Amino acid sequence: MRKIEHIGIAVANLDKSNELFCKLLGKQHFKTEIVEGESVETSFFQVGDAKIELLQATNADSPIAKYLDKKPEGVHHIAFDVEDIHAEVKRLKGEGFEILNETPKEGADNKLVVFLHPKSTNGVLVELCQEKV
Ligand SMILES: CC[C@@H](C(=O)O)C(=O)SCCNC(=O)CCNC(=O)[C@H](O)C(C)(C)COP(=O)(O)OP(=O)(O)OC[C@H]1O[C@@H](n2cnc3c(N)ncnc32)[C@H](O)[C@@H]1OP(=O)(O)O
Ligand SMILES: [Co+2]
Repeated sequence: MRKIEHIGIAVANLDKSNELFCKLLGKQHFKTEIVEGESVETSFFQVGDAKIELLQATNADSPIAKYLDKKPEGVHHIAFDVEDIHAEVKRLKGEGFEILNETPKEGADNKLVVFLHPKSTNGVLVELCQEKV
């Protein structure tokens, strides 16, 4: 894993959280994007080499809606940038981590993504991201 690509934050109201993070970070978000496959609308802020990804559910089946049914708004996942997502999945599987989707799926911001179950990673939902070529 090469660096933290982004920190995902589950929010109830993207507009309000955009305003809040704009004030906090002293800059505007650089993009918003709906990812249909995950039923989320995202907003990205660049912070140095990494990003903050705000996530609002677009429907009740979204993982973000389910998360916010049980927990307050806050850090939802940490995403790591990887060079070869297939090799990394194989390595992590061999190390005993529980892979939630072995076939990478379409993420936001031109990425392929794979998730690891938080039960196997000290309670932290981990996302692997590979830039699409
Ligand atoms: C925008 C696209 C992409 C990107 O490009 O960046 C994204 O970031 S999409 C982000 C949203 N998508 C996902 O989160 C996909 C992966 N997540 C899942 O598959 C599920 O959410 C889950 C992690 C498997 C949990 O689903 P489920 O088992 O149905 O939920 P439960 O509520 O029953 O939880 C079981 C267990 O896990 C704990 N949990 C759930 N979510 C998290 C979390 N984000 N961080 C830490 N722990 C989490 C939950 O508390 C339960 O624990 P116990 O209560 O102790 O059993
Ligand atoms: Co993410």
